[in-house]
Amino acid sequence: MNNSLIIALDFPDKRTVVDFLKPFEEEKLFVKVGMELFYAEGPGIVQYLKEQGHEVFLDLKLHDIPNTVQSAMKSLARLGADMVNVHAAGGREMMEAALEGLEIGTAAGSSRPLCIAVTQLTSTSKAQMKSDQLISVPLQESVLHYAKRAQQSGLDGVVCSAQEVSLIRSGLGAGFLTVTPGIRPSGNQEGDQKRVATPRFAKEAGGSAIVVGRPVTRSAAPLESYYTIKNEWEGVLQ
Ligand SMILES: O=c1ccn([C@@H]2O[C@H](COP(=O)(O)O)[C@@H](O)[C@H]2O)c(=O)[nH]1
Repeated sequence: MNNSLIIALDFPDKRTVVDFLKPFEEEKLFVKVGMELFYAEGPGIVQYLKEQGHEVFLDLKLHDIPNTVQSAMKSLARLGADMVNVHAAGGREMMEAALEGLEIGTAAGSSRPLCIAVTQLTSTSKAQMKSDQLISVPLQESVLHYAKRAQQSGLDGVVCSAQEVSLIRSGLGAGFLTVTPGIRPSGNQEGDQKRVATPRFAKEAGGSAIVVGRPVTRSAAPLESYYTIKNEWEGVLQ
């Protein structure tokens, strides 16, 4: 998991995924299946990607009452994903229930998927957090608070922006995973992302993994863009 570059497969269907992955046939990737693809294709897409030898982060961001999340995680545990997630805003009881569901659902002899919690979405700015959620503490304080609750609930780490990684690492230790979307190599459009960082910034902050979508998936040369970002993330600057 550590040092991974996770490609967000934000595509409408399996056929588009297969086409996109063709140039990557030599690579064993870490990919992310989000709501768009999972809702279109169902569990079969996770199975397919695992059969191709890729690691899979199933990014469904569960957020519901504890009983529902526990049952849902029981089902997700059977799909073979390497990592799943919830929203920390669902609370400690919900996060504990998520973990219990995963443990119950994981087959004997297999290891349970990693479970991480979304703190504040990287598309949320401080002003939006205040107006939409009525949270008036600094954004970093809210992220750290959610990260602490996730750790107290037994989760393996959090989703946050690279801008909060050093704070979380110094507060909660290097063993607690920080998975960071909102990655934009310099010159790339931010789009709807508000708390962005370059791969190099994320690396220097000590993040566990970066999640990259559009800078690769919408690139005119996805394989080239992937390697450029990977090299920057791994510290091999060109
Ligand atoms: O806080 C979050 C949580 C999840 N995401 C997901 O990561 C990717 C980012 O895609 P880009 O195209 O690189 O912006 C996307 O699948 C999001 O659903 C996030 O961005 N922020």
